[in-house]
Amino acid sequence: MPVLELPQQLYTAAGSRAIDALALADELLPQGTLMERAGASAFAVLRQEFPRARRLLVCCGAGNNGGDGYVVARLAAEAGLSPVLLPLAPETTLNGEAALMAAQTERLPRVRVSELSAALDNADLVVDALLGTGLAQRVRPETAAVIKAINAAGRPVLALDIPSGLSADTGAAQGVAIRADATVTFLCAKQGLLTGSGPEHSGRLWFDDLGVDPEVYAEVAPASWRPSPAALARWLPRRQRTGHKGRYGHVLVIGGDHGYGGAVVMAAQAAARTGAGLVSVATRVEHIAPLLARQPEVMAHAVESSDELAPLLQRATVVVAGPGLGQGKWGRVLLRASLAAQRPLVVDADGLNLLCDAVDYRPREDWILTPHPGEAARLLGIATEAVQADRFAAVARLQAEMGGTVLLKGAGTVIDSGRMAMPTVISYGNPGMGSGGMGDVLSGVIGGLVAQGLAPAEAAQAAALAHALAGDRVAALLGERGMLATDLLQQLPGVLNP
Ligand SMILES: NC(=O)C1=CN([C@@H]2O[C@H](COP(=O)(O)OP(=O)(O)OC[C@H]3O[C@@H](n4cnc5c(N)ncnc54)[C@H](O)[C@@H]3O)[C@@H](O)[C@H]2O)[C@@H](O)CC1
Ligand SMILES: [K+]
Repeated sequence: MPVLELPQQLYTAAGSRAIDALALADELLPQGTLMERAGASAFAVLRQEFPRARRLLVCCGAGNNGGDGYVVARLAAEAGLSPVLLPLAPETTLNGEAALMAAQTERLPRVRVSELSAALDNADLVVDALLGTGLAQRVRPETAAVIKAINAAGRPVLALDIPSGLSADTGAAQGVAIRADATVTFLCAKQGLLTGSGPEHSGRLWFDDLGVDPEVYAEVAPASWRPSPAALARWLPRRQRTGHKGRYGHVLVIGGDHGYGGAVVMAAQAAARTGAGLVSVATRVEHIAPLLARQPEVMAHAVESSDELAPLLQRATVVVAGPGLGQGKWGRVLLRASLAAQRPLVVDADGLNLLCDAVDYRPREDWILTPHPGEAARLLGIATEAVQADRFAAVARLQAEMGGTVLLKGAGTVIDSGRMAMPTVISYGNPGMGSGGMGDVLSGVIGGLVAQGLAPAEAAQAAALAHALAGDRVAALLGERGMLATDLLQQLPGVLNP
């Protein structure tokens, strides 16, 4: 039976092939065994996920992913279900193992692509075995047409290994990709399932290592990793019994130009809820009273000039610049002063926009940049779609050009610094978090963790994970729709005191 928990190590298609090759080099595991196990594992998931499905349309491509599909069809028939096969390629062109698996289904009914629409009407579940990790470049038109028809039919879909058309490397649809309700992935977790469009296309994820020897995995370096909630405990500093507020750092949040008062409130509250010893806000005078009314633990300062900001910077352990900062002169002056202050610096939102053209900077080690895809695109001078087409590449480029730690927001947040062994992907969080203020809370959490002594890269990873887990707690309590950024604040202490 497949194990539910995805491993923390994430691989690309090339890594998956390397694991596959090493497993096959082990004479105890011939290819047919792996394919048989993959099919059996997928069929077990099918029974669990779709217990009432009887009429299956199993769509098989020309490679080994198709081979897995033939196994599922055979097992379904043996179990008394009614599978119908849609072979995309003439079965005479299949290679070794896939051909063998197809031959074992010769008595099962088959339909042609021209009959797809009627076959979809008659199916209560589609098994997607069109393309797996062998997908190269954009999906070719004839396969794309099949994928589009399956997506348009609205039938439940179980994808084998990866939704066909999705890149295992980037999580971007290569032109078009299957939208599955569930995906069972084999041998290793592919990073593309967890970032970019991956979560949208994969549905509920299942994993099976097909019984491959754990030693095989030690020989193939993963491309990235996803921390489990247990990683938080390792990152978070122990709170000393004899500690006092001076020990846990002082976060200074800078922002809140005219009309943007809420962002600094949320960032400051988040820093406080993360366990910072002290939190100060430098903002426009009109935000002071509402801020104090909302969160009296925070110290609020009205600043108009860099001179007024200087003593606050002096006292800060870490600076969060950007929430509601605006892109006017006030924001420019305060951001320049923050850059000059020689303090670890979290730059978010308008802080990042100002770095695009209005404020000069040098690459630095001690900053954490937290762009969403649009802001990353602006910083890189490319289109947002180009960022999303390869989020790992975008983070690597931003990091190379700007230094420090880069955290690219959006489903499957990617984090990298020049010093990490590999990028980190956050595999928690939910679509309810796509609402105003979530980024402000995240920047406050990062600031709060740097204040408590975490190095920038660790703070960014731990904060992104804690933020996502807090969002999942809110979703469990309230549901995703209507979730507010401030709802996360209550959940942060629970997440951060594991
Ligand atoms: N080696 C093995 O025994 C195992 C393989 N496994 C399965 O095998 C898959 C990988 O198999 P393959 O390497 O044969 O590759 P795939 O089956 O993923 O795809 C290869 C086929 O897709 C076609 N193709 C490639 N790019 C295309 C494009 N842009 N548009 C349309 N068609 C395209 C190729 O012509 C080829 O026929 C895995 O995803 C997994 O499902 C699993 O069964 C585990 C064991
Ligand atoms: K597939």
